[in-house]
Amino acid sequence: MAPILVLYYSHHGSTKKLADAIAQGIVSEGGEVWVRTVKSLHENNASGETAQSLSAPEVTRDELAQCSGLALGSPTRFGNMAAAVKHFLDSTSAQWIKGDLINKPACVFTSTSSMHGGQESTLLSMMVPLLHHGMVMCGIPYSEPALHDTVTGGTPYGVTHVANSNNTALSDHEKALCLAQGKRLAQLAKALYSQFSENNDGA
Ligand SMILES: Cc1cc2nc3c(=O)[nH]c(=O)nc-3n(C[C@H](O)[C@H](O)[C@H](O)COP(=O)(O)O)c2cc1C
Repeated sequence: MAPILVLYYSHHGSTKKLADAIAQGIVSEGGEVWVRTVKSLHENNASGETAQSLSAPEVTRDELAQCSGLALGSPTRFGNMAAAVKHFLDSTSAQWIKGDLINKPACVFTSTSSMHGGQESTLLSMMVPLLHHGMVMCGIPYSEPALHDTVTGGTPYGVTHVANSNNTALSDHEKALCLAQGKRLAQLAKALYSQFSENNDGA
């Protein structure tokens, strides 16, 4: 079974924190992981700011096609995903035509600066293209105690972080939900691979 792809864009590093914690959850479940980024659209930004996402390698088409599951992350931008993530998704027609992602599990995650700044709308909008790809969306069930207890990020639609204006660290509840999301994605990837993969030999 191929690794699970944790794919994100992060300008200031908060979405990257979620990506790294989800990857930890996948690995703790025995899954292999590719942590990758999409191309930044701000390479020539006159401000000279560095996109934090560039600390991970840029994803290749082959990795997207071959992955056994996908965690897709973006900062919230006006209640929606960042243009770099949408730009990447808009370039995946070849994988859609071939059906490379059909019956593979996916989850979505986001970071905002404010508590009610559009986390759910961002997550829901990120799910739509993945449903077109035939992916099986997976959120977080309320059997996770942190989903009840969090006073910062964390939604049943996917993990989130409230970074405030100073890129705060993940709260303990946000971290716990990232680990739970990663584990669940890895469990579903194994189950769906065993059920649907053409190459599955039953092992
Ligand atoms: C153009 C732009 C739009 C934004 N829109 C929102 C928003 O709608 N709601 C919100 O809470 N934060 C918004 N933010 C703040 C970012 O979502 C927040 O700083 C996030 O944690 C950045 O993630 P990153 O560190 O991974 O880049 C926006 C930031 C930018 C630059």
